Amino acid sequence: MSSPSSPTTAATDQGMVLTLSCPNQKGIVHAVTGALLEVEADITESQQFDSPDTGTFFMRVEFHGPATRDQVQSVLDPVRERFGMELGLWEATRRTRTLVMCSKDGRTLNDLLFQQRAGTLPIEIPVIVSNHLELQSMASFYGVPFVHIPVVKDSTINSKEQAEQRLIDLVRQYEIELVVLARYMQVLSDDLCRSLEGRAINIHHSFLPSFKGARPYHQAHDRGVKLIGATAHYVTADLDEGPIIEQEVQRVTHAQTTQDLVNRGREVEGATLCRAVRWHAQHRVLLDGHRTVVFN
Ligand SMILES: Nc1nc2c(c(=O)[nH]1)N[C@@H](CN(C=O)c1ccc(C(=O)N[C@@H](CCC(=O)O)C(=O)O)cc1)CN2
Repeated sequence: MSSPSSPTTAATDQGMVLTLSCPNQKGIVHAVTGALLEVEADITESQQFDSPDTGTFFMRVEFHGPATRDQVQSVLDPVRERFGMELGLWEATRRTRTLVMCSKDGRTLNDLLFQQRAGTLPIEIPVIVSNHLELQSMASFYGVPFVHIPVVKDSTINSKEQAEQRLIDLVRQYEIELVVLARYMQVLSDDLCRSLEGRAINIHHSFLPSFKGARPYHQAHDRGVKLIGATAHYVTADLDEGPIIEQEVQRVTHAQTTQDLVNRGREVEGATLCRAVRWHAQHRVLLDGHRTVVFN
């Protein structure tokens, strides 16, 4: 039963989120809601999905009540074992500790910091990491520690390997639960992607699967597209092929230059990333193979 550390004897009256996935069969919803009824839980939101492609059943329940986390877990354990569930129990109001990575383009970083400060993103941002210095002043404006980790290709000083080790140290030091690539323009190694599986989100500035990799707006302009877009996805070793969480598109015309596309695209990149981060932090995104189930 995965869930972050928190007092297990506290009542769940501030709200809890239960997420689960298991092989689909009859009786799951009945068993889960019956167990929650045993501890007098009041269910405020419940969604479920039966994936026909993978035969997997997904469920997300929000509830509150007088029981402690331990009491809730104790009534759910038999249900988890009976159905072979992957099950998570989370505090609904707890903010996800998030490390943001950026390079030189600060638009999506600013959107994240502004929304976090405004209270519309249920995250904390204890530290920002960048391979450049351009965005240090933005971090200072928001009062967030900024760590410069340069990456020099094919070098023994500031190599990608050394940079990634420094990042891993920061993830441990700040007890990071989510890494967000906010236009971070370095490809993460396969090992790092594995260590961050399911907890690293990237914003790609195209309507994937079109135009993976670097300079997607240049690719889009060359292709003469009539739609551009942004895609927020989990990071995997396969560049820009991770499970998609959220997308948005913008109409464009033949008369617009590549820079026009860049400017139009920026309007949707930040909003798309913030929705994806919000839903992840609210435990609304579940992995269904290479796809996601989003209970938004
Ligand atoms: N392993 C992964 N790493 C990254 C992913 C990913 O999905 N898997 N997403 C990218 C973001 N990205 C597009 O959204 C992207 C960034 C950078 C590059 C790239 O070719 N970078 C060059 C260096 C460019 C520079 O120094 O300015 C490189 O790494 O050699 C492609 C796509 C983030 N990382």
